[in-house]
Amino acid sequence: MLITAPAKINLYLGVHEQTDEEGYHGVDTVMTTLDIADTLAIAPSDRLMVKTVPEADFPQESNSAYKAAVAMGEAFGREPNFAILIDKHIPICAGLGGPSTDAAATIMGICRYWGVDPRDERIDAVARSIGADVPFFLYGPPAHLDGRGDTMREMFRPLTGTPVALVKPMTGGVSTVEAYRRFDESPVPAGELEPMLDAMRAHDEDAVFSHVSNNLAPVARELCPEIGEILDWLREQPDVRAVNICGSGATVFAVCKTQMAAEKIGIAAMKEHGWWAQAAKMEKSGPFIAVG
Ligand SMILES: C[C@](O)(CO)[C@H](O)COP(=O)(O)OP(=O)(O)OC[C@H]1O[C@@H](n2ccc(N)nc2=O)[C@H](O)[C@@H]1O
Ligand SMILES: Nc1ncnc2c1ncn2[C@@H]1O[C@H](COP(=O)(O)OP(=O)(O)OP(=O)(O)O)[C@@H](O)[C@H]1O
Repeated sequence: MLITAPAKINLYLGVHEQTDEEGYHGVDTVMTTLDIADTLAIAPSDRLMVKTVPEADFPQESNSAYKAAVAMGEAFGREPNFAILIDKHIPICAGLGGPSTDAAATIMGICRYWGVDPRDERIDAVARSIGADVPFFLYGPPAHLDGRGDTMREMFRPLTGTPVALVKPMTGGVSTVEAYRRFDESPVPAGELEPMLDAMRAHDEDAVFSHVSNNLAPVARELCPEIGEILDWLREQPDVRAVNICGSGATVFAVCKTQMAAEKIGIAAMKEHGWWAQAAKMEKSGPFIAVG
């Protein structure tokens, strides 16, 4: 089985100062998927094994896909004996949700093999146990989530095809754990949520892109000053409708008027600054089974 596992961007991220008993922050977020994606090949095997291309510098047991398979096994009382090969295209520590979409894709694949309905309530619990972003990927379309950022509130009509330029420092990234820790030291108030929700409900693109907001952005800039340079540079580029940080960084996204503008920005970011860059488009869904 081959599964396409897309990245995400946060059109809105509002982190609240309050934390729950496990230290997780209250979060409101509006996310959409992109057409940049990892690919997972999943096949039955004599034991659980996860490999990535390029090869990961951490043990397979730490891989979100491995953890998702183990959690599925525990939830359904079965041996999750699958060989999972992940072709990585989504950069890590990038705020693009790579580990989370791989986990969601793994859950979907195992559901298909075991004949489990992905809407089974145990699936939502498995997804949340792996990470706050995982439930979003299981649902798919652009959505507003609250709680830890893991509770679905409302789904919206997709902004499919909208061009986006992604730019990040070539090396280094921002660890999500570190970003939230730093936020606690110097919290920033969240931007206004309601205008973004109204704009998404109305499918009013201009209004959506004028309310793009992320109150982890100051923390990400502080942890990685190059992010600030990228933000400032992207804001000066032609045909850009909105610029902000993906999740906790280190990727910065620019919503563009045309695909050509996104491509040109990507090329200039690589050639003139040596940054990692890629042109992408907004997608309509989360991970999907491409073959199998
Ligand atoms: C930054 C975002 O990507 C925005 O969508 C998410 O909030 C993070 O989602 P994620 O990577 O799936 O996060 P998890 O793997 O669940 O959590 C990583 C760490 O981030 C912090 N964390 C995460 C989510 C949240 N609502 N509050 C938190 O404080 C916790 O320290 C947690 O240990
Ligand atoms: N399937 C996976 N792909 C990539 N990294 C993984 C995977 N599973 C676990 N990891 C670990 O997760 C780390 C990155 O976690 P982090 O949450 O900071 O990343 P991220 O790419 O910014 O994702 P998110 O946008 O969900 O926060 C990697 O350094 C790696 O150790």
